[in-house]
Amino acid sequence: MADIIDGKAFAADLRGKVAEGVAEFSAKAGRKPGLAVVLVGEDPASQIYVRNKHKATVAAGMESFEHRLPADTTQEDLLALVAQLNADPAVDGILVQLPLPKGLDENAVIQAIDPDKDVDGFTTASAGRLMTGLPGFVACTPLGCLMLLKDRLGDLSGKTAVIIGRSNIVGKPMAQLLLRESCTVTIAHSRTKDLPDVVRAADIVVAAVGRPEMVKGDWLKPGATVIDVGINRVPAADEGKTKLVGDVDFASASETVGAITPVPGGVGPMTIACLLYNTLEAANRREGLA
Ligand SMILES: Nc1nc(=O)c2c([nH]1)NC[C@@H]1CN(c3ccc(C(=O)N[C@@H](CCC(=O)O)C(=O)O)cc3)C=[N+]21
Ligand SMILES: [Mg+2]
Repeated sequence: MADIIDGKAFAADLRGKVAEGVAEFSAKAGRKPGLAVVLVGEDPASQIYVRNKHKATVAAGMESFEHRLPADTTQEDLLALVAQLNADPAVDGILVQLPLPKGLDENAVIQAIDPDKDVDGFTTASAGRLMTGLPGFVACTPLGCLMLLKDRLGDLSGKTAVIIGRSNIVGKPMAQLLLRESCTVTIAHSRTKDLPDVVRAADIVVAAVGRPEMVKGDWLKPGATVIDVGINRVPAADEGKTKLVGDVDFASASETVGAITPVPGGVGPMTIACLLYNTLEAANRREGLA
C-alpha cells in the first residue's frame, strides 16, 4: 500500500510558519501584510473559496480586504478597482477570483495586476520570470505540489516527471518548476499518444486534467510518487449525493505507487497555504525585508 501524502497536515504546518513570518514582518514594518481578494458575481463555489481564503488570511495574522462586486460589473469598473489595489500601500497581494462572469475579459483583468502583487502568479510577467529563473511569484497550486514532492523525495534532480495537463495555471508552471529542480520533464495532454506508457515511465506523476479517476493503477510505475491535482465532483453511491474525486483512480493507484496525495486533503489545502506564503513574500519584498 502506498503512503498517503497528507497535504492537509503539511498545509497546516506551512500556515503556522507563515503566521510566524507574519508576526516578524508586522513587528518590523509596523503594519500587517495585506491580501486583497476580488470576487465578481455569485458563483457558489467561488463564494466558498473566497470565504475560506478570508478565514485563513485572518488566522495567519494578515489583513484581508474583500471586494465583492455584482455580476454585471463593467470591465472598466473592475480595471479601476485593480488599479486602486495596485496603488494601495496596505495591499501586498491581489487575487481576482476566477472564473469571472461572462462578458468580462479575464486576461485583461489579470494582466492589469502589478506583477509585484501577483500572489496568484497568473500574469505573463510572473510566468516569464518563472521561465527565465528571475524572482517572482509561482502559481499556488504548482508551488504547493512542488513543496509536497520535495518533502517526500528530497533532491528531485534526474528524476523523470510526467505532468498530465497543459494549463497555464497548473501544467505549464509545474513543468517549469520541475525543470528548475533538474527533473526530466514531459508534459502529456489529450493528444498524447500511448498515454499509459508515457505515464508508466515516470518517477513523478502530476495529474491535472480535470477528468475524474482517469489515471489507473496499471498506468503507474511501482514506487512512483503521484500528485493528484484534480478536484472533480461526481455522483456518490448514495442516491442524490456527490463526492470529490481526483484525476487518479485512488483505489487502484494506491496498490502500486510509493506515495499519493488524496482528494480531498491533498493538493487543495496547499493552494490556500501557498497563497498566504506568497503574500508574506510579497510584503517582505515590498518592504525590503526579503
Ligand atoms: N484567482 C484564482 N486563484 C485560485 O487559486 C483559484 C481561483 N481563482 N478559482 C478557483 C480555484 C480553485 N481553488 C481551490 C483552492 C482550494 C481548494 C481546496 O482546499 N480543496 C479541498 C476540498 C474543498 C471541498 O471540499 O470542496 C481539498 O482538496 O481538500 C480547492 C480549490 C483555487 N482557485
Ligand atoms: Mg489541460
